[in-house]
Amino acid sequence: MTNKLLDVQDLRVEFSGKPVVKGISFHLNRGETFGIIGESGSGKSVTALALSHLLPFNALRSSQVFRFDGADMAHASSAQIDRLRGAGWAMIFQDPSGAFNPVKRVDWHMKQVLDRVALRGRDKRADPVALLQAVGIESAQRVLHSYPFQLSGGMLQRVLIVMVAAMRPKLIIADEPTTNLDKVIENQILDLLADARRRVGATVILITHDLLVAQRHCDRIAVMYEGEFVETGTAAELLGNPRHPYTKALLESSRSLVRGDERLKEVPPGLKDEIMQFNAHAQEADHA
Ligand SMILES: Nc1ncnc2c1ncn2[C@@H]1O[C@H](COP(=O)(O)OP(=O)(O)OP(=O)(O)O)[C@@H](O)[C@H]1O
Repeated sequence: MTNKLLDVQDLRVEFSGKPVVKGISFHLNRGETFGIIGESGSGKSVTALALSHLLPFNALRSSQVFRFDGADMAHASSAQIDRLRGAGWAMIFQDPSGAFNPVKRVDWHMKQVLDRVALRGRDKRADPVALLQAVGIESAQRVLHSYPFQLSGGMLQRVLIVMVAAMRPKLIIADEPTTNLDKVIENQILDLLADARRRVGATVILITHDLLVAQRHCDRIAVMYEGEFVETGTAAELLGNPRHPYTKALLESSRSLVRGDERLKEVPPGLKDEIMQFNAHAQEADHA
């Protein structure tokens, strides 16, 4: 078994001829947390959907290499992909309510997951109350008897993380799991995710727009800008010595957020020019 869980070379996604992921390449080492950061619309979610085989029908995906746990995913059958869902990879979304059927109570959702896990024969059927209590949810009975809309976004996200961890996936893809939550809840959710990763021994892709969140939780980080990974490195490298102008701007924006300023939502025109010049020089250097 190699240490590489995922190997992706030249991954591209386009919608009706418009490229939105433009040839990204990276790998994941087993057990690491890999961050993808970037501004809104840079292609982070589309990348996550491409990796988890959840792209909408109007998307066209291609790659030179797309291997997961030793298997060729680029040519995998839908039966193979279905088998790998849950045990292979699982997603945690920005809006957890999308992962729940609104007319079914939480206990129904947990039963679906735990039955599926039990069918795999790896575990005895776990007790949902114990699973929720183990992550500090004291009102587990009430939560289990609630409909998704009766729970707060933070509580629903906690339940989703518990369900995902129960599936014991090799890879957890968390796409901005704390959007719209306040800082205290955000930290609790991210700690819960880190704890789930450790218990299950999973590898994690954490998508975030916050470089400081990525610094705290990720071993390596890729900075995404307009469909490309413009810089990849360890958290220490990116924060200590950012090379790309967009990474520098993100870092400055994260620091100013700590001071209470607005976060970088749009790339100002001056920075756009600087980024284009930097990318052109980098391309020239690649071809030299
Ligand atoms: N179903 C779709 N059809 C057409 N274009 C799409 C579709 N889904 C996403 N896109 C486009 O792909 C681009 C990348 O979107 P994506 O959601 O991946 O950005 P993001 O970096 O995740 O942003 P955010 O941080 O706001 O979630 C955007 O221009 C978006 O409009």
